[in-house]
Formats: sequence, C-alpha cells, structure tokens
Amino acid sequence: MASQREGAPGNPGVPALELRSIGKSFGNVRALTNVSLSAYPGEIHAIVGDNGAGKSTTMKVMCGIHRGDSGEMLVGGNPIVMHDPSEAQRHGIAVVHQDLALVECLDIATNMSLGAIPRRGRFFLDRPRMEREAAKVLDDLRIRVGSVRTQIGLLSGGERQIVAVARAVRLNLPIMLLDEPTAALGVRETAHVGNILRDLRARGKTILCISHDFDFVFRHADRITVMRLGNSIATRRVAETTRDEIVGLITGAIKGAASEPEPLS
Ligand SMILES: Nc1ncnc2c1ncn2[C@@H]1O[C@H](COP(=O)(O)OP(=O)(O)OP(=O)(O)O)[C@@H](O)[C@H]1O
Repeated sequence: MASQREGAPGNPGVPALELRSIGKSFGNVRALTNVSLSAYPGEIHAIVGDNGAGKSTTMKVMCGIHRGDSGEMLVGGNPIVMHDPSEAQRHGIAVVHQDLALVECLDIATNMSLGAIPRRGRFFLDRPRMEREAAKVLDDLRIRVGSVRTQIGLLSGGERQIVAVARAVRLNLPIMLLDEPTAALGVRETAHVGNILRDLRARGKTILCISHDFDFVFRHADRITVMRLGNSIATRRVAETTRDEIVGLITGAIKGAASEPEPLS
C-alpha cells in the first residue's frame, strides 16, 4: 500500500490520476489517438494545445462524460471505468467545466450545492446549512460576490467563473479538473483563481487544468502536457521549459519526445 509520504507534494509516488494510451473516435472523427499523462498529488498540471488538439475530449474522458475506445484510466493506481459523469465524484474527481454548468435561475448557495445538496432527513433540503456552507467556502477562498442568495443570472461572467471554481472546491475531493478556468476573468480575478489553485496544491490536491493562458500556466503550473492532433506529445516541467519550446511543440515546429519527467524534483 502507498504510504502517506509517497503522496506528499515533492514526492512522485503514485499518480492521483493517470491516462494510458487513451483513444476516442466520434464516428469517423478520431478525436484522440494516443493520450497518456500522469498527474500527482500536490501538482498543478496544465494541458495545452491548439484548437481541436483534443484537450476537451481528454477532460471529458477524465470526468466520465466520454469513455475512451481504447486505453486505460487509473485513479490512485487503480484502473477505473466510469459509465456516467455522476461517478466522477465517487472516484474523488471534481470538475469545473468550460460552460460552468451553473443554473442561472438559482442562487449562489443552491448552485454551489448542486450534486451534494445538504438534507434534513431523506427528503428535506437543509437550506440554512446550504447557505452557511456556501458562505464559508466563499469566505475561506476570500471570494466576494455578495449574498449567497444572489441569483447566478445576476452575476458577471467572471463572478460566475469564480463561483464554479468555489463549487468544485467545496466538494473537497483529491482531484480537480478545470477547463479554461480563467477564460472569462480579468487580471485580478485570474490571479485569485491562481492563488486558490496554489492553496489546493499546498493541501496535496491534484489539479489538472486546460488553459490557453500562457501567463497563467507559466505562473502557476508545475508541469505542462502538450497535446497535438489527438496525441499527448510531450510533458515538460515548467521550471525546465520555455514558452518558445511549448509553442514549438503545439505548432509541430518542435517534435515531442515520449519521455515524461517526474513531477517535482
Ligand atoms: N462530440 C463530438 N462529436 C464529433 N467530433 C467531436 C466531438 N467532440 C470533439 N470532436 C472533435 O474532436 C477533435 C478534438 O476536439 P476537442 O474539443 O477535444 O479539442 P480541443 O483541444 O479542446 O479544442 P478547443 O481548444 O478548440 O476547445 C476535434 O476535431 C473535434 O471537432
């Protein structure tokens, strides 16, 4: 059995989440040919690539929306098969989707509880607890979006994005997947999300994050996996690569190698 020390930040140990040679087609469209990556506890792992490279499809495989046609997914070293996205939480995976998946006509507290609604007895919604828990998570993350009774539809794009991140944080699961978490954010909010992810990393969580935002990736990520034409072609430590190298890998100007460095030295 893996010791606690193995999972600690700075020690490679067992990957929290691993993809091995995942392939996925939609009819005649080969979205993924061969995607392999390993993300470790205490790591922020960015996934980058050009439009259509297969990043979102990879994310959807990792959260149970799609199943690979080939290959394997492992959580904590154990192979898993998800039949439905609702199974992701059971495997310790929280997700922030690109479309945020928030319900506009519901308030912040309810949205933050979706998927894990606090109840009194079997049937009754525990509204006070729901509001208390949502307010505490927002407060802990120093997120100021007004009352938790505010309807999501009244929030700005950036505020919604932050609420979606807070909802995933509230689940307190070991693995967090984020698809373009800073897409709608200004400079200050982007820095805030970066700090939230760093806090989670310090608590030993595994963060996998699709991003086009190189500033964000180079400031916050530990490693970067580059995808190209449905393949994971390279994984680099941020400390040991450059933007030029990553751009070269994305565009094909630099050929990827099969080798994958261990997470942190
Ligand atoms: N449900 C689907 N049905 C058919 N083709 C799909 C489907 N989902 C993705 N694809 C195709 O798979 C390929 C990879 O798409 P994917 O969305 O994973 O790329 P991406 O790297 O996330 O791109 P972007 O940065 O533009 O979001 C594309 O050719 C896309 O058209």
